[in-house]
Amino acid sequence: MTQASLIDGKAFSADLRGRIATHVARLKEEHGITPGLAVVLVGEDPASQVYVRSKGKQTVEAGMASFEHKLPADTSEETLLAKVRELNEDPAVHGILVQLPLPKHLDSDLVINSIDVAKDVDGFHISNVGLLATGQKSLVPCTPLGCIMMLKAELGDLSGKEAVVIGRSNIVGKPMAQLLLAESCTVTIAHSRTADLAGTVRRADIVVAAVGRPQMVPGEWIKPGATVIDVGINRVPKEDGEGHRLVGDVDFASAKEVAGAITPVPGGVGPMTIACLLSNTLTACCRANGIPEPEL
Ligand SMILES: NC(=O)C1=CN([C@@H]2O[C@H](COP(=O)(O)OP(=O)(O)OC[C@H]3O[C@@H](n4cnc5c(N)ncnc54)[C@H](OP(=O)(O)O)[C@@H]3O)[C@@H](O)[C@H]2O)C=CC1
Ligand SMILES: Nc1nc(=O)c2c([nH]1)NC[C@@H]1CN(c3ccc(C(=O)N[C@@H](CCC(=O)O)C(=O)O)cc3)C=[N+]21
Repeated sequence: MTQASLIDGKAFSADLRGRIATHVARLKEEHGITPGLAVVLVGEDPASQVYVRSKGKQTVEAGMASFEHKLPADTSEETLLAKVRELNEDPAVHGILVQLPLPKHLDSDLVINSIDVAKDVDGFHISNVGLLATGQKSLVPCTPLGCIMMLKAELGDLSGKEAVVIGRSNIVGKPMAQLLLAESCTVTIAHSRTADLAGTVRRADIVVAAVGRPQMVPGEWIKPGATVIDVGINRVPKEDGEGHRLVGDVDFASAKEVAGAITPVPGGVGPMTIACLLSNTLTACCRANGIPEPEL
């Protein structure tokens, strides 16, 4: 069996960010507008801090304005909602992202739904969810958007393919399934109550794993030649006991012996997520100013 080809999310995202930067420069030149992204982080989760820093850096590298708002872990719901309201009203801000998960005392549905739909670059607002589900123009969640872009680049037309999404979260699994359905795949959503997960995954031409369980999908579940998209980001202790390393939800070593193509972790879906966040911010900025959206 030949080895799977690697879907290089790092290279793909660098390319996409380059195209975004070109459009951002043109927006500035021709319209005097700079797209702005505001990220709100509540609390001090170290993984979230790393992620927010990397987003801010890439936002600035693309020529956009980055606004970071760090609030203490004990921030009240009222204060957070006031912050979102302030960003909703700020004309320099075209995209707003509230980093999830929020501390337990905060109602994340309430907070997300208080974001201006037109600035909801995560695509998590109920209105954007409904627009996506009904096939109308919306802002599409970044992680699934990045996955679809890589799938189309790898496979071309996705219509008629059997796709299995493992995981049914609002931020990955459900919107992923909607996008695959919109591409005319035959979609199955598996989750923790799925009776025969191995048998379900074995049918799939496209497997998207978004579970949060390190290396839970073994190569023996993969149909030979299938395309495997690994969304999982799991921090596990290194074999030598020193520090941590990142692994996906798929057992990469065995899956790459069977799959046709596979995304690595790190360097797969993660970098594409951030590039799509920048793309959504550019889209939101163009829509806010009545400027045609670029084809990216
Ligand atoms: N690369 C990126 O950009 C991003 C990566 N992630 C990563 O993706 C992974 C998933 O994230 P997220 O969707 O937020 O996670 P959630 O914890 O919200 O959802 C996990 C899903 O997996 C299902 N599940 C759990 N155990 C099993 C099992 N044994 N068999 C089948 N299904 C199972 C759950 O089922 P049930 O509903 O029945 O409980 C649930 O639907 C995580 O590793 C996360 O870090 C997340 C966002 C972005
Ligand atoms: N409102 C909100 N929107 C999100 O999109 C969101 C969120 N909250 N909360 C957390 C998850 C997780 N997520 C990641 C994005 C990029 C990488 C990423 O770039 N990963 C690198 C590695 C980074 C590292 O080394 O730690 C990679 O896979 O190569 C990871 C994880 C977005 N999320």
